[in-house]
Amino acid sequence: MTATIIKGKEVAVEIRAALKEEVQQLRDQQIIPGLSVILVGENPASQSYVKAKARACEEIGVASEVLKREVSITQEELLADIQALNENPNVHGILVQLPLPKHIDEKAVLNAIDPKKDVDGFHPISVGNMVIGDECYLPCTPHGIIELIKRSGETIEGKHAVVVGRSNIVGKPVAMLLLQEHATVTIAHSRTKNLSVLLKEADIIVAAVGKPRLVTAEDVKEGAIVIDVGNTSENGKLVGDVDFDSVKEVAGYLTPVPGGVGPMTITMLLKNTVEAAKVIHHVSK
Ligand SMILES: NC(=O)C1=CN([C@@H]2O[C@H](COP(=O)(O)OP(=O)(O)OC[C@H]3O[C@@H](n4cnc5c(N)ncnc54)[C@H](OP(=O)(O)O)[C@@H]3O)[C@@H](O)[C@H]2O)C=CC1
Ligand SMILES: Nc1nc(=O)c2c([nH]1)NC[C@@H]1CN(c3ccc(C(=O)N[C@@H](CCC(=O)O)C(=O)O)cc3)C=[N+]21
Repeated sequence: MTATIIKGKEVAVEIRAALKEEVQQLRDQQIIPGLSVILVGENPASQSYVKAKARACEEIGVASEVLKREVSITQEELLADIQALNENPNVHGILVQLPLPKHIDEKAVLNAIDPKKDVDGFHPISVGNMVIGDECYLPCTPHGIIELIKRSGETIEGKHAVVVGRSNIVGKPVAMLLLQEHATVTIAHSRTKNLSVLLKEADIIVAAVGKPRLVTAEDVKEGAIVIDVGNTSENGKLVGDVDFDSVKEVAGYLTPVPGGVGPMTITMLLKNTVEAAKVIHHVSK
């Protein structure tokens, strides 16, 4: 059996086309959705993500700005930047690119973002609402992953999902969303024993680690849905956590890297930003 490749990029193009129309309707009402991204330092991967986000905004008519800050910025200065964006009526979404330099307390920074503008879904209030299933901005990568699985046509309900990775930005929240979709969820991490045994039982595998070829064909049950979140640069090539060539021979569905989860992450960010503009301006759904 050869896996059906879930082309995240194509799904992203479709969703972005619909968002573009929505933005046009808002613009007709003199509302221009606006996203501000704060980028601290010169991490090349972060620079490239931020560039991709700005390009995507432009494509659909969302106004975006990138506030570039020196790596030496103090926490107080960064908090002041966030405060200004919280108060700026033209800004509907705020994203602080992670990771931040070590001298800055990430929690304090995420806490400072107005939850109404928290389009990343990383504020503790957003996270809490997500966990109890209340309305909130969902974190972009996990939300994109759920959309991709749903669009494969397979149901999530009752399936055993194994999530590898427990970060606050991917592993933990995607596990929570899968649970809300009625999957039976196992979360694995660096201290997990017998990962291969767990993986082999999974109907859905989400690999969010950052270790190329962590998941191989021997780990995967025939017909499983395999979502590869990894984005690692290896010898100048972008690779995921899944050994694509071998796994595609056993999996039922498989996302590629690049062109799988990544483009959906940015698309969900656009979706949240458009939504934030509507909520802030009281535009009915
Ligand atoms: N496509 C996209 O849109 C996005 C892609 N990414 C990519 O996804 C990957 C993960 O990102 P992120 O969650 O931020 O990464 P983190 O480094 O924050 O987390 C990695 C997780 O993997 C676990 N882990 C490490 N080694 C192993 C192992 N050998 N077996 C099982 N688990 C292990 C860690 O466990 P422990 O907690 O015990 O340390 C940790 O929970 C990266 O490649 C990143 O570039 C990230 C965000 C978005
Ligand atoms: N506050 C914050 N929010 C984030 O959402 C956030 C963050 N910080 N820090 C870093 C991670 C990583 N991340 C990615 C987004 C898009 C791709 C993406 O589009 N990847 C493309 C390839 C891009 C390329 O070719 O370089 C793909 O997989 O097809 C990858 C990774 C968001 N993150």
